[in-house]
Amino acid sequence: MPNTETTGTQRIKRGLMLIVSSPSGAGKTSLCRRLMADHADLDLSTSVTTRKPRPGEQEGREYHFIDDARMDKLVKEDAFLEHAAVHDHRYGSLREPVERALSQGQNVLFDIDWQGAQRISAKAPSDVVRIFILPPSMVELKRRLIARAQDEMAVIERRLQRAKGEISHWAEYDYVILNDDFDRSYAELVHIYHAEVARRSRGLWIAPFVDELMSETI
Ligand SMILES: Nc1ncnc2c1ncn2[C@@H]1O[C@H](COP(=O)(O)OP(=O)(O)OP(=O)(O)O)[C@@H](O)[C@H]1O
Ligand SMILES: Nc1nc2c(ncn2[C@@H]2O[C@H](COP(=O)(O)O)[C@@H](O)[C@H]2O)c(=O)[nH]1
Repeated sequence: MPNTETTGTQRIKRGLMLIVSSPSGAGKTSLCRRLMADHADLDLSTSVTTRKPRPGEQEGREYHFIDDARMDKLVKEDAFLEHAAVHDHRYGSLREPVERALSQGQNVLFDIDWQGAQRISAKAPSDVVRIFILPPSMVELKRRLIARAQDEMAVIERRLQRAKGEISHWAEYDYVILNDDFDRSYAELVHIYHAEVARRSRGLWIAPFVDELMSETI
């Protein structure tokens, strides 16, 4: 999965898949949106879902909104890298756009739950970086879901009931960010992203570059 960084000399890198999970309302989508806006080398994996769009959500931007029959068809066609039932609906990460983005030199960001994180990690362990976002408290989690004002109270209650189940998977992730202050949490996310992109194992350019360096006469 080559990734091209063009600052000065061309440096070919192995693309990474950045997975961000959290209980509903902890702030992963807000953090991911800002990371996407600030990084041209990062593409979002736009999931498919059977959930209805929330006010303001647009087809193809937050999700591809489909019905159960279409979801069944895509599963049959093996169109998903992973798919799972989350909060009474079905969600899936499409294989083709992810593979295309990686082959074009992009890194790919996934806003998915712990089931999706497990499945993608099992398929490509060395290309995955997993980050779990924790809320500062359950009271604050509830406050954020209510303040977001996009789901009915019954939906919010069900998501809160499931929050502890999602949180129980925190130890399966490479990094954990406590999202209390948004700007501080975002800075932490950016540091993690930059460090992971710079990992020696992703630098496909390094070995040939060092060979060339060693062959130079002084
Ligand atoms: N650090 C923060 N402090 C206060 N409010 C925050 C913080 N981070 C996010 N929020 C707000 O909390 C609400 C929930 O955030 P967001 O939609 O990003 O959560 P989420 O984890 O993606 O939830 P879901 O899984 O339901 O999509 C939003 O209204 C967002 O603006
Ligand atoms: N396993 C997957 N989980 C996904 C995917 N897309 C989103 N999600 C997760 O679902 C919940 C609910 O999202 P919401 O937008 O309805 O609030 C959240 O945890 C998402 O991260 C996916 O493709 N696969």
